[in-house]
Amino acid sequence: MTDGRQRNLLLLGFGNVGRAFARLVTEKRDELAGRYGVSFGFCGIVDVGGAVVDPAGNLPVADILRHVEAGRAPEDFPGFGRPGLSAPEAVRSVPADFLVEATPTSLRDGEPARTHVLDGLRAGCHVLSANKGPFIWDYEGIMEAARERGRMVGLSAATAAALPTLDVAELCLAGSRILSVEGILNGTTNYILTRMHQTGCRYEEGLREAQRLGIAETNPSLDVEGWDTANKLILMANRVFQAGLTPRDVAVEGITAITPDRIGRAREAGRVVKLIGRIDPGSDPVRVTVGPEELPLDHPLAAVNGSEKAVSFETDSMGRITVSGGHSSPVGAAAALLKDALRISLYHAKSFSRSSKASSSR
Ligand SMILES: NC(=O)C1=CN([C@@H]2O[C@H](COP(=O)(O)OP(=O)(O)OC[C@H]3O[C@@H](n4cnc5c(N)ncnc54)[C@H](OP(=O)(O)O)[C@@H]3O)[C@@H](O)[C@H]2O)C=CC1
Ligand SMILES: N[C@@H](CC=O)C(=O)O
Repeated sequence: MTDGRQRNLLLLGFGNVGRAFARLVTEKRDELAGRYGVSFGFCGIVDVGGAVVDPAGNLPVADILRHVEAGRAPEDFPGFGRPGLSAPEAVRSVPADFLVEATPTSLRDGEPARTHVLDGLRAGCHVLSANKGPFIWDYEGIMEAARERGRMVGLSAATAAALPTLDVAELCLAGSRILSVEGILNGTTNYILTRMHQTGCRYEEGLREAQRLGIAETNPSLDVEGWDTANKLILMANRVFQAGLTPRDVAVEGITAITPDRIGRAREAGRVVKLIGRIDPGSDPVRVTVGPEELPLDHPLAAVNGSEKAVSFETDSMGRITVSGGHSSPVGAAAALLKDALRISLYHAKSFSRSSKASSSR
């Protein structure tokens, strides 16, 4: 049961994922209201140059998307544009039910998104993040801030997005002991390796195609050097196994040294090269590794191709559970943000009574 009020979203980052999220929520607005009794509106959208703001949560998103897709900046949108309003200023001054973090992931220190997230929690927002940066560096600090204020943090979009990973580990495998996790968790590198395998092209060519699809990171070295995979595993290890890991604790090798020759030799031997991430929850401390591996063709991850991903859990009482699909895409990331927004709205409805002062009934 919800209280019938609209949930207002403050979106930070209006790139591939931010725009896909704004479009998805807007297109599904009536369907969501009908199916779940939950209605979402946008009270702010922020990028580097400024913002569009409507504290009542009724931003005309379809018009703003058309404006931006015509090559104009959101902050120049008539009536709602706020040139120069920064993300920290928006978080402090625009009341919202949800802060949605979709700015680029920083491997260096998670900033400025870490500050956005902490300030959002302090302002009473639930947080939905596609950005991994804050959580690889300060997972426990952020969760502590959320617990203190009774707020929730949705990380589906940051942990392989359309491919369910945390949901499987936390819900579907509840009561089982997870003995190991392995997966293909980065669509960009899987796309590149698949193209190299199929056409013999070099990795740079596959990367350009992945960038055209909008799935590569803003800084694509995060993908090809293995860090995007590692970051997803760090988040999973911290949430599911309370591992307390940061990027300093993991061993990471990417695919930049993989040549068409190496792919060809693997193919001739009946094997396929994949970028595999692993969590060993039984080691102390929990061990996370990422690196290219040659898999035999009957391995459960060998047939995961293109921008699709997969995660495989070995458990004590449910055997091996492998989930595959959920290809990387901005829409998939948007759908994962929406999934968390719905879940929090439905299962934590009482938490909105204090934070939705600015929300309007519809
Ligand atoms: N692309 C994908 O398929 C997926 C991406 N993700 C994650 O989602 C996040 C966004 O990715 P994506 O949309 O592809 O990236 P983009 O580079 O397409 O978009 C990033 C957006 O953030 C804005 N931005 C950058 N810095 C700031 C800031 N300090 N304050 C406000 N806005 C800022 C940029 O503005 P400007 O354009 O003006 O620079 C741009 O609008 C990343 O953290 C990524 O890891 C997660 C799942 C899938
Ligand atoms: N760059 C990532 C997308 C976000 O997580 C990928 O290629 O999977």
